[in-house]
Amino acid sequence: MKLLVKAPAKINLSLDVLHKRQDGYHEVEMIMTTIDLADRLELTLLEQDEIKIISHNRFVPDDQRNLAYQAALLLKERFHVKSGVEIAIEKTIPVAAGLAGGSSDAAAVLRGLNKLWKLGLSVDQLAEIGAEIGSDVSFCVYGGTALATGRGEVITKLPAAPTCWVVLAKPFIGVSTADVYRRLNINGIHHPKTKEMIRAIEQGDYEGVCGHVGNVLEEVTFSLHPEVAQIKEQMKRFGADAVLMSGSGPTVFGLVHHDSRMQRIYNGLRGFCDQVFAVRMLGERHMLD
Ligand SMILES: C[C@@](CO)(OP(=O)(O)O)[C@H](O)COP(=O)(O)OP(=O)(O)OC[C@H]1O[C@@H](n2ccc(N)nc2=O)[C@H](O)[C@@H]1O
Ligand SMILES: Nc1ncnc2c1ncn2[C@@H]1O[C@H](COP(=O)(O)OP(=O)(O)O)[C@@H](O)[C@H]1O
Repeated sequence: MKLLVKAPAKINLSLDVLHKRQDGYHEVEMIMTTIDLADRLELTLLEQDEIKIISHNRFVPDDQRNLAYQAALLLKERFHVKSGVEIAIEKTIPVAAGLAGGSSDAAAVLRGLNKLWKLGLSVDQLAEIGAEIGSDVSFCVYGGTALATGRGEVITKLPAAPTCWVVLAKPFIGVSTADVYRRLNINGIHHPKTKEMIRAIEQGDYEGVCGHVGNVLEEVTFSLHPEVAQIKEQMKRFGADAVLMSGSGPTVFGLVHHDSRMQRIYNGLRGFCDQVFAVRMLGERHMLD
């Protein structure tokens, strides 16, 4: 039996760090939303007791380091599943980009195997299991628009963010999330106004959302890779309504309302960046399955 599952990328409309915790993680407040840029996974049940990853992307591991593999293993061990699964990943989301591609693949495997293996788990249970794989996996299980707190795994649903174009530009560099958090100077943070961002989303106020984007990890990644800050400046100059780095980077996204301006920004950046996309904001949870 086979099942096709979609794994959409996320962007952080805002990302704040409150403090460093005893366990080494950082306490965060993030507003996250899914976008229409997705990996596709084909899950095929195997009689033999094996988890097999097929990926043709050279940056994606095809063994136990793959987050999709870890998701399958976790469910298999916890629920004593004796058969196996082949997971073929068609990668579209850039890797190590701040877009949670690996986390979303893991979440898609949790959702898909819950069906194929008839485990009967609720979405909340899948999100809880997802948190054992990585901080972003719980959000990816739900999708939509949400406030993520704790180390990112405590999810509070929000209404869909006002829809618009999202232009994404990723330079040809990879960023280590752990390294970016480690280098953050907690005392020098200029905190984004998370509450006002939530209010803007609740009121469907596009200008309000644009006015309150903020990411405290930007300055760390900008200092390591000044070209990321340059991309942000270029996107502003081309006329995006709001521009921000997503997660720990290096992807920079611009929010744009008008089709013609989206096209101008997209064309303008294609010459400078490794990967450029123009996609819609999804925002709603029900888009996932
Ligand atoms: C920065 C964010 C924003 O959405 O995303 P990405 O840039 O990775 O997409 C997330 O917080 C990343 O989530 P994720 O990539 O799942 O992180 P994890 O695998 O759990 O952790 C990787 C490492 O980042 C650090 N880490 C992560 C989350 C957190 N709240 N505090 C931390 O200090 C820890 O050093 C940890 O070992
Ligand atoms: N299914 C997967 N897709 C992409 N990367 C993966 C996957 N599984 C594990 N990884 C590893 O996780 C790292 C972070 O990848 P990714 O989730 O794309 O980035 P980010 O956390 O910045 O959003 C990569 O360096 C890659 O080696």
